[in-house]
Amino acid sequence: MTTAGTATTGPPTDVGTGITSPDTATDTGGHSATPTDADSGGVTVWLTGLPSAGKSTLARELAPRLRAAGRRVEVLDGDEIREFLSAGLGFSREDRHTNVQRIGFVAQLLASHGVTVLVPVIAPYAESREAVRERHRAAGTSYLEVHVATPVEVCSVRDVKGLYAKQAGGEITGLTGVDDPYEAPVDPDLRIAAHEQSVSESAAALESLLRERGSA
Ligand SMILES: Nc1ncnc2c1ncn2[C@@H]1O[C@H](COP(=O)(O)OS(=O)(=O)O)[C@@H](OP(=O)(O)O)[C@H]1O
Ligand SMILES: Nc1ncnc2c1ncn2[C@@H]1O[C@H](COP(=O)(O)OP(=O)(O)O)[C@@H](O)[C@H]1O
Repeated sequence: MTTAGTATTGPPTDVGTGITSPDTATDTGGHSATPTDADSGGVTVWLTGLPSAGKSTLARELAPRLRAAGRRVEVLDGDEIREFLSAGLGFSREDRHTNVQRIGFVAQLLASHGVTVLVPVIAPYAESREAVRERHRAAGTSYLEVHVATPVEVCSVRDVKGLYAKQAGGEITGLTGVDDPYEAPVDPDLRIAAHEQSVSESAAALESLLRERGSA
């Protein structure tokens, strides 16, 4: 197992599942390096995690770094996708699954043409994420699952969009990680304790994994 980054506190605990993640700020999982789309060099990097975990921030930090290294990069951000490709979908289990499958479809297409596709989307259900991984595997397209593992206690203080406050105030229900499920990845390709290191350190860890897998 490869590790990267720095940890300043003890092991983070994945919210809502009781699963304890490794004791470093970043931890690569046991998935084999299978860049079978080697000709194109494309890859999908799915950044899963709670609202305000830092998924979009990490994608925005990483994208220009990869472009500077000569990669073609697209970011499929959850909010934008929900405005267009997934307009009309809500946050039921079924709608979230549909949303994630649509994004997985587009990501795989782009990655199969050599694009590095960064996907900062919650994707709370393991089954949905597995289906996306399987789509990539079947097509021979590289895929990495990255868990942005900021705990709910930190996310709810950040509360970028005020959703945690709204849930606490009874204005909304079904908020991921609070009163809606978040099934944390058991064996992601990389787990980033984004609350224990800087954005730049998180991006560097991910960039180094991509390089290791031949995708950066
Ligand atoms: N109920 C509820 N639960 C979770 N998230 C909510 C909810 N309502 C709105 N939002 C906001 O929707 C943003 C996009 O969600 P996603 O498409 O990433 O979610 S999902 O994968 O389909 O579950 C997501 O963006 P991020 O905060 O960037 O993760 C949320 O801010
Ligand atoms: N180490 C860190 N990594 C990522 N984001 C951080 C970090 N420290 C603070 N933040 C802040 O946390 C917030 C995360 O928001 P965002 O990236 O939109 O989360 P998400 O896309 O997961 O909902 C941003 O305001 C970001 O500046």
